[in-house]
Amino acid sequence: MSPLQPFETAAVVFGRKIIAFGRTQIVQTQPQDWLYVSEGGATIVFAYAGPPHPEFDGKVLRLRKKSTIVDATNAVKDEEPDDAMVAFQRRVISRLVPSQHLPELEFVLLDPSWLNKLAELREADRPQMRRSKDRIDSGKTKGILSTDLVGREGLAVEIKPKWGFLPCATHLSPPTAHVKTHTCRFCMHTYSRSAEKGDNILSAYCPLDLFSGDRQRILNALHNLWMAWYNSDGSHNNLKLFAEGKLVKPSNKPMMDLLSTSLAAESSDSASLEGAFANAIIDLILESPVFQMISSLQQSLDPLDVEGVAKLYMQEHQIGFIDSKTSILGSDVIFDPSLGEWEDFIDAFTNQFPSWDHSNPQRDHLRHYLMAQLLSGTFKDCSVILQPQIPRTSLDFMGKVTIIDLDVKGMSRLSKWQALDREIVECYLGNERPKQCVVGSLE
Ligand SMILES: O=P(O)(O)O[C@@H]1[C@@H](OP(=O)(O)O)[C@H](OP(=O)(O)O)[C@H](O)[C@H](OP(=O)(O)O)[C@H]1OP(=O)(O)O
Ligand SMILES: Nc1ncnc2c1ncn2[C@@H]1O[C@H](COP(=O)(O)OP(=O)(O)OP(=O)(O)O)[C@@H](O)[C@H]1O
Repeated sequence: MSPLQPFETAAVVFGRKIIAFGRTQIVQTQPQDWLYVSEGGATIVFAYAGPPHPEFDGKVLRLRKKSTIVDATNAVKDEEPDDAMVAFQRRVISRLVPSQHLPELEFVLLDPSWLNKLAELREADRPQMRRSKDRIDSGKTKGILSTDLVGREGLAVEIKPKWGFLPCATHLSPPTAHVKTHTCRFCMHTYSRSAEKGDNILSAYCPLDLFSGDRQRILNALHNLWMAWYNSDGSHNNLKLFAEGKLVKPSNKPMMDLLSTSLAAESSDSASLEGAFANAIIDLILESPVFQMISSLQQSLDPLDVEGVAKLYMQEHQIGFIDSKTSILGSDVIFDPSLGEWEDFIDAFTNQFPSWDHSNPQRDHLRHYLMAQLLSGTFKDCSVILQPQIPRTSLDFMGKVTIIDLDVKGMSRLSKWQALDREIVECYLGNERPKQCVVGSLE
């Protein structure tokens, strides 16, 4: 079942004609008016570049993808009706994140033949790695129109920062407590990916550096993000660079020249570009409240760690011993919250939740702890788009910082996260030279 049910039914289909009762329809534009921007695991994004139009100017279209590989593990990806996603941002996320750091979202009615035409036109612009796995889901009736945050001029930098804190040891099991309180989840995950899947372009990026609030450490994080981006030819998902609205690939010389112009760099060799890149965004990162906001929401919504949440679940359901390979969380019996329940949760989170004794969680608070874990997961997986002002013409305005991909996660994620946590930690315990990740001191 979907985590959120659609709350508005806007379209009635009579044959091929859609009557939309005042709703925006994508067929008001031509598929060729939309240019490929980028994509993630679940969605693909196009920017409007057609004739002036009040509904579409300055907007991107975010569409769901569907897997072309028959694989049951993909089922969790196809879970949210898009109008409900818009409502989730308006009614839940916006109570935690100020609107100046969120894109505007609204839904748009789609059309299958229009989507197939767009897919055909833009397929060649997609990375081969993504093309082999999925395509635009032309069966969807709604997509999302959102503020275009990469635009068609200048530079935009997208960072997917991931987990910005170390868990507290209280609810961790003895074998995991030491490692999880010393090495951050991202660094352990990087290690386990490399050990298990042979990912040979290791990233030295540590989110705790980026979130530290310390100039030198942030510069170090930017250096490591840049190196992973450069060495993987832009395929690592923690950093994306857009020059004049186009995604830059390090191996593409004309694009690197464009990047050099957008950065006002001295030349387009890698060292000059890296220096100009760090220079362009370091003050914006330091001055903006966004990174601090993300890490503190991630942490305050996850006071028990997935291990503590699982223990509480077992107590509440009077489950005794289970073997270490079984994921107790996220079974089908945990139903997904409705939008109303999410709103009630935010009331509780902003009022009582901080004063609960998280070292002795109460069983009747289980549902709130499960929801908090989900919402923390949203902030652990979001991305940030920075649009620095280059050259800096105003002393008051350094640029814009916006958080994207704040999608709701469903309860079925919990078992995935519990299993992944165990897998990552077990693998990391085999590392003879474990890293010591250091939490910053912004607070
Ligand atoms: O579990 P993680 O930490 O690997 O995060 C997944 C991301 O992998 P990453 O580690 O960033 O490469 C993953 O990113 P990619 O698709 O690999 O770019 C997704 O963001 C996934 O969320 P969803 O299934 O699209 O809702 C993310 O899954 P959730 O953790 O949100 O379930
Ligand atoms: N408002 C926007 N303006 C410009 N580009 C955007 C916007 N929203 C998303 N994008 C681009 O589209 C990409 C995919 O969007 P998004 O991260 O929301 O997808 P996703 O499939 O949920 O990703 P993930 O797999 O990381 O969860 C982003 O990484 C970004 O490059």
